[in-house]
Order: sequence, then structure tokens, then C-alpha cells
Amino acid sequence: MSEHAGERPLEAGIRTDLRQTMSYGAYLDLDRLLSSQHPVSRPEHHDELLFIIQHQTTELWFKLVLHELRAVRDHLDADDPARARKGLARVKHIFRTLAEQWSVLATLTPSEYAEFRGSLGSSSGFQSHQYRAVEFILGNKNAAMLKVFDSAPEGQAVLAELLDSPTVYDAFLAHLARRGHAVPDEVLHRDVRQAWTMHADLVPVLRAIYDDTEAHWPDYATCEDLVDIEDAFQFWRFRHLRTVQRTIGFTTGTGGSSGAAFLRRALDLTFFPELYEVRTGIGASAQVPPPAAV
Ligand code: HEM
Ligand SMILES: N[C@@H](CC(=O)c1ccccc1NC=O)C(=O)O
Repeated sequence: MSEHAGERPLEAGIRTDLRQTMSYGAYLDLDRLLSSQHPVSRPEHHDELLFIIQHQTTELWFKLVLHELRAVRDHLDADDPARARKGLARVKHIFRTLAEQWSVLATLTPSEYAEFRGSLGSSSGFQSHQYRAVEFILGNKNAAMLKVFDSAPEGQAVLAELLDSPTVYDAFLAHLARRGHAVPDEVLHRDVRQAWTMHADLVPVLRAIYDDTEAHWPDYATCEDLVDIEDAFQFWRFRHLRTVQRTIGFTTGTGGSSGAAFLRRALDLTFFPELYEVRTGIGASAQVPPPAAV
């Protein structure tokens, strides 16, 4: 035991001269990362750093989500569902982490936020091209959104590329067709620039998978992964809505929307309507016992 119980001696082998080798800070470009927070409130408000870091950490996670979902789409195109499912599982955990992260921002009171909200001008998360890119690659496409990024050409280019590309769901359904499922031709040859809308004749194809999970386990498991992804993404939207309501109530947004009411409508959107509809059918066929005679 060292003579100072509260001190841990440096081991002889620990590297301290990092002048000629890559250090932690150099590898992570920490100088740039940790000097990228620029509060605009004057005098600087204590809580603006929280506000900035909450957004920047979210955008870093969005960057990883896009990296993983592009790879998921490639794995499905290559008919490698095992690797696709590994990427979907990682994205699920990222969205659960993001949903939990809202608890940090919830420590910002309405009064504190009101003290620097005016400094934000018309900037808004509505102008997050990565959030929009996640919606696009999962299927909530909307070409009108690209106009928001006329002054951000790099972000706009990311969205334009994703607008023209198949979604993760498109890739999955094409994969199911190659595995012999009777995915309708109109689905396989749809205009991928359009937002996904319900294809009723896809439901029985998915129903056949859910009715015999043993025979179709990998396909069933990937369906459930996609449902997990939608649930986790919606939960993020819901906690954002609740954070908005607790900090600005029903005030109009800096981005020009009606605020909470506008955000609430996103909760009605769905990436994979058929994967939810198939459940309704399963529930309907269950033998519900008649009400007991009174
Ligand atoms: C005090 C905290 C926050 C408030 C009051 C707030 C408020 C709003 C409001 C009112 C909107 C609607 C657009 C507008 O008119 O501005 C919006 C959109 C959005 N915000 Fe926030 N927000 C907060 C935190 C965050 C954080 C931390 C993120 C993380 C990136 C974020 C991301 C977004 C996104 C992606 C949208 C677009 C959502 C959609 O299109 O449905 N917001 N926010
Ligand atoms: N739209 C928010 C402002 C806001 O939250 C915000 C401002 C700058 C950057 C990101 C933001 N987050 C979400 O919109 C509001 O109306 O208070």
C-alpha cells in the first residue's frame, strides 16, 4: 500500500513522452472538438453551453446512425441479414441513448431558457440536415425539406443523395423478394423519391412471415428490428416534444412553426406502416372468449 492511500502511483511503463507518437487528443482532434462550442448570449448565459453540447452530441450520434444505416442498406442489398441486424441493433441502442439524454436538458428551466432563447434568432433544430437525413433513409422523404438547406449546400447535397436513393425498408423488401417472398412489383419498382405510404397488399406477405416465424426466423427477426427502430425514433420525437412543452409550452418556434402542435404531428408519421398493420391482423384472428353471461 502506498503511503498516500488517496494517490495511485504512475506505473513505470506508462507513456508520458507523446511528442513522436499519436496521442489521445490528436487521435480525437480534441482541440477542434472542444473549441467548437460558441455561446452567442451576451453576457454569456451559464446554461447555453448545456444547450450547445446537447445538440452537438446529438448530431454526433446522428452521424453514426447514418453511417450504420447506410451499411445496413448495403448488407441487405448483399443478402447478408446477419450483418444488417447487427447494424440495426447498434442503431436501436443509439436512439435509446439519445432518448435518455433528454433528461440532461430537462434540467434547463423555462426561466433559464428564456434568458438566452432570444439570442438564437431563427435557428432551429428544424434545420438539422442529419435529422432529416435519418428520416429520409428510413422512409419519411419530403423533397420540400431540401429548400430549408439552400444556405447549407453540403447538408443539402446529403439530403439530395438520400432522396434519390432506396431506403432501408426498400432494401429489406427487395431482400425479402430475393428470398422468395411475394413482395408486390409496385413496391419493388416504386418511385423512391416519394415518402413511403401504406401498401396494403404487402401486409399478407408479412403476415405469412409472422404466421410461421420458425420457417422465416431471420426475416421475422429483421422485421422486429425495424419495429424497434421506429419505436425508438418515435420515443426520441416524443421526449423532444415533452422537453419543448416543459421549456416553451405552446409558444411558436424560432424556426417559424407553431411549435409543440407542429412537433406532435410528427408522432403520427410511420416508417413501416405494414409492420404495424400486420399486428392488427394477428390480433383479430385471436380467439377472444365471449363475455361471460351475467
Ligand atoms: C429547450 C430545448 C428545445 C426546444 C425548446 C426546442 C424547440 C423546437 C421547436 C419549437 C421545433 C419546431 C421547429 C421550430 O419552429 O423551431 C423544434 C424542431 C426540432 N428540434 Fe428542437 N427544441 C429543443 C431542443 C432540441 C435538441 C436538443 C435537439 C437535438 C438535435 C433538437 C432537434 C430538433 C429537430 C431535429 C427538430 C425538427 C423536428 C421535426 O421536423 O419534426 N431540438 N425544436
Ligand atoms: N426551435 C427552438 C429553438 C431551439 O431549440 C434551437 C435553437 C437553435 C438550435 C437548435 C435548437 N433546437 C431545436 O429546435 C425554440 O423555438 O425555442
